[in-house]
Amino acid sequence: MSSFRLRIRNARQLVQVCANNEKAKCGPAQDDVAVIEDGAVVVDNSGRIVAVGTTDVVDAWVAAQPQPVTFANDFDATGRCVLPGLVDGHTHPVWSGSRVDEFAMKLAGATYMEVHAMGGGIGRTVRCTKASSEAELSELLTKRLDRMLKCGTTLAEAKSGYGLETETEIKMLKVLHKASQEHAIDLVATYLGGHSVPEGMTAAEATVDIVRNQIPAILEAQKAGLVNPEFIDVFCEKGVFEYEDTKTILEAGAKAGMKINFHGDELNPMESGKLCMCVQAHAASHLEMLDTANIVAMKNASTFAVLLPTTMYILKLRSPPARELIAHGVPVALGSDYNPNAHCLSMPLTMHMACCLMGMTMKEALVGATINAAGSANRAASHGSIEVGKVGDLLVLDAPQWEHLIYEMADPPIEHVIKNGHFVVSHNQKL
Ligand SMILES: N=CN[C@@H](CCC(=O)O)C(=O)O
Ligand SMILES: [Zn+2]
Repeated sequence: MSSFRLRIRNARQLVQVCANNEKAKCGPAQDDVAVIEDGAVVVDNSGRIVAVGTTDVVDAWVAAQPQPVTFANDFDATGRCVLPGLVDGHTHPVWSGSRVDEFAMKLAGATYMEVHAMGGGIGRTVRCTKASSEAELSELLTKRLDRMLKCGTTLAEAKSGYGLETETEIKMLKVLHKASQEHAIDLVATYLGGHSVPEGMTAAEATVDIVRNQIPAILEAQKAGLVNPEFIDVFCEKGVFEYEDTKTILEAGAKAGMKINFHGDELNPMESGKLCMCVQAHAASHLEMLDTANIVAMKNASTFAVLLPTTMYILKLRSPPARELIAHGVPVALGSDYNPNAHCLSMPLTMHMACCLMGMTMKEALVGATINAAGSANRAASHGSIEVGKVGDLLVLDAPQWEHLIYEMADPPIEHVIKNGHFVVSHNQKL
């Protein structure tokens, strides 16, 4: 007898996104998603996809198994759509305190940097986060991850960055490491000690502290199995860490074995494309102010662009050049940028905003929130599409075509969220 964890049959549309193991979709391919009409999929007991195709093809695969077959869960998706679990390419989910009053200040006309200069912004969240215990931060994080999961996210990149000194940065990375082992959502941790210049320090002094103290201490904690940051990040911005300091920090992180994924060109042009080339960045986020020369440089550096529509919306920034990035063949990923400034955990809403505010098509947005976001977090081999060998992370949509996931913006018709073949969220209970 062969037993499998899950079979889904008769899906009106099964949206694979990729059908040829692409590690990213760029240029015209970003506007193309693989869809199987009347689709089916089988997930084995290790949580991996072992068969996908039309229902007929998967039925034949089942019939060809040498032993009689059983399924712990055999789901009939008639009239429904099945998609890959969503991937959030950029989040800041570990923090305490509240900045709801700053939203009112911004509505009244204050800019992001003005709020920061008045003692709010990142500095305020740093003060609260330092004062919180690991247990408090874990509890807050778990609630946020639960909400993300309900919105369909099954993999998220997740940053530290509200410590800005060794002890609190390690505390945040520990909280992320624990959640990555305990929560259903898969996390890829990023060390962001260079998120802001700590009170009482210059950027140059903070750069020295990161390179000489924070990174070596994080490496020690990593060797002890307490933390596992795979990426290093810096907020490269005028008045924060500028080009040279950013480069110094990123290079030190790379030397310590971390891949590079930095915040660039959000409020001012910072030559982020040139920096991507220089440090061989894996990904760069925001990019609202990026010009053509820097787009070409990003393409030449094979760097993922991670665009964050919620932030441009809240801060009323100009749109990053999504169309030009795609036209130049840069793989565009999307992130919710969940943080106390942009309080959005939802990738369906993020995709909707990418379409309406950045001029992306729904297919480009879905690719941005699946395979390209997985690629930006170095998880394209395991996440971001429904293909044999990948994790059985799936969404079941109670809708006749997949585009309803984006079209229905704030309340998309996600009926089930499936992680590694297990049903982890079901929205179909009667009220
Ligand atoms: N721009 C820098 N960092 C975050 C905001 C963090 C905060 O305001 O707490 C971002 O990506 O939007
Ligand atoms: Zn960010």
